[in-house]
Amino acid sequence: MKKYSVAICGGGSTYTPDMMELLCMMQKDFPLKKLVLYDIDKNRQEIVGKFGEVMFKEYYPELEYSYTLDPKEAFDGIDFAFVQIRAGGMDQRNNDEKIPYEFNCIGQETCGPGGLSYGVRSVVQMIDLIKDIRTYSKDAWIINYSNPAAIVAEATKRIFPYDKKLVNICDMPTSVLDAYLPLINVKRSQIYPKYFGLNHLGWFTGLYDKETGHDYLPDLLQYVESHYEQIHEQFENKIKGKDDHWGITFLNHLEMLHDFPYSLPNTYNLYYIYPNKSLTHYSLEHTRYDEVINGREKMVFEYCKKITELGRMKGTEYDISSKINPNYAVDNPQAAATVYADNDVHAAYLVELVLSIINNSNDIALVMTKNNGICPNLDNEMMLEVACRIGKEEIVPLNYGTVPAFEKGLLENQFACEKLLVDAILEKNSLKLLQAFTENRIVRDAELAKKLIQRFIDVNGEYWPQFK
Ligand SMILES: NC(=O)c1ccc[n+]([C@@H]2O[C@H](COP(=O)([O-])OP(=O)(O)OC[C@H]3O[C@@H](n4cnc5c(N)ncnc54)[C@H](O)[C@@H]3O)[C@@H](O)[C@H]2O)c1
Ligand SMILES: O=P(O)(O)OC[C@H]1O[C@H](O[C@H]2[C@H](O)[C@@H](O)[C@@H](O)O[C@@H]2CO)[C@H](O)[C@@H](O)[C@@H]1O
Ligand SMILES: [Mn+2]
Repeated sequence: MKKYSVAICGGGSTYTPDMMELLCMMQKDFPLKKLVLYDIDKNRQEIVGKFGEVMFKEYYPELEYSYTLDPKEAFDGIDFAFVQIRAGGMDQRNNDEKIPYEFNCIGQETCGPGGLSYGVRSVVQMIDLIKDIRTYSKDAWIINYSNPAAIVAEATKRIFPYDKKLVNICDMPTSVLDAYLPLINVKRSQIYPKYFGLNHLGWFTGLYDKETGHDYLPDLLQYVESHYEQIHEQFENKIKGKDDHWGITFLNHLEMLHDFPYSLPNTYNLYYIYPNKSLTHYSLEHTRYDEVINGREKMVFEYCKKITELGRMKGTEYDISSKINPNYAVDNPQAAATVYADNDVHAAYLVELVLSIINNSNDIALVMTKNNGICPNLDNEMMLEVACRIGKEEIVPLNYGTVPAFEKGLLENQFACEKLLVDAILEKNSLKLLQAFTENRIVRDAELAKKLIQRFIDVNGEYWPQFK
């Protein structure tokens, strides 16, 4: 079987250790010749890089493993680039989330004004990164997680329109399925989805059994409705006394599903449909940034440093020998190392796509692709998150059909915002920047938009182009 060469961009990402452990477990299903981490922050990447040296020496000694800041060293002769960079790092995420709260507006990583600020930085850096990868590996698959994925997808559609092996993905829909399918005893590996939307604003409208074609979605919606109080209490008890971002999110999601019980929404829809409730989830003093920097980031880096200090994993509580199995079960997200329990779906979803590519199994998965009539009553230029067949040489979308007025209205508004932002970035056009912020359903007001833009210009410095 061919051995593949992989680069992980954002080697210092908190998701990279999980991804490396999963690649370690997958060595028979997805054998690697070379794995290289690439980052722009030497110290940050070194924490993860050194962990990888310990792990691969024990479980994957034949793997050519390294970490680097040099694009040529990272991207020369690769088959895959897994991209998970955070343009501007967590410091800028803090600004993205806190500055809107100065004006009593929702501050969020990828949605609303925070997402627009992040989007400007990401578009600039992702275009440069993809050009670097393509300089050294013309034919590698580039699978991007970097956010805000909707805005990155809109930009890469324009700059790399013919790049068939450049795909933007998101793990949120998978997480929604992992939260709800167990309620009706259905495994994610049993079904393929029908879904439509932009990234972080979408809806499941079908969950089809791969063998029988049965649609489980009506069963699920009916079950949730008939057991609503019980499930609500279950979700409530799970978060009692805890600062559980995702627990609170899924409780609010359940209430949104109860209000609109005809499809299964993405959790991010909450920011656009319940802005007042979403606003009070955080404050100027405390946003998701504070939880991540003191939670996942702290936990993951402590894990890496601990193993580096131990110099081994075998025979310790960190031993993953039992998980290195020849038959990776897509339905076993726990197969991903539980470096940080919440992360398991992130690595698992990416690997599921990779398996479909290398085996040309044309599995159906959600990725972002140009509309072009998939949803005939939505703008053809939209980068829709829809079900596609994932093949060795290209990704082929399934047709969807027309979408209802309520969802169409939300999507066309959000698309206008994201399109105008990418226009603004590529043209350095300050009027289009103002239009993008004002168009956004969470900002809405031009006076507020002007204040937000000025504050983001101040804090982003050279991360943002000079808008004229
Ligand atoms: N699409 C999804 O559903 C999804 C899911 C999870 C995370 N993400 C995204 O994945 C990214 C990583 O998340 P995280 O929390 O681990 O971030 P993180 O801040 O922990 O790590 C990001 C890494 O990227 C590096 N980096 C920044 N700019 C870079 C550049 N231009 N080139 C190379 N490296 C660069 C940083 O130095 C850092 O080491 C973020 O964009 C996050 O929003 C997306
Ligand atoms: O606030 P964060 O940094 O913990 O997570 C933001 C991301 O949330 C979604 O992804 C995953 C998340 O990465 C994972 O840790 C877990 O919490 O479940 C989430 C849903 O799978 C979202 O899809 C990403 O775009 C966000 O960046
Ligand atoms: Mn996402």
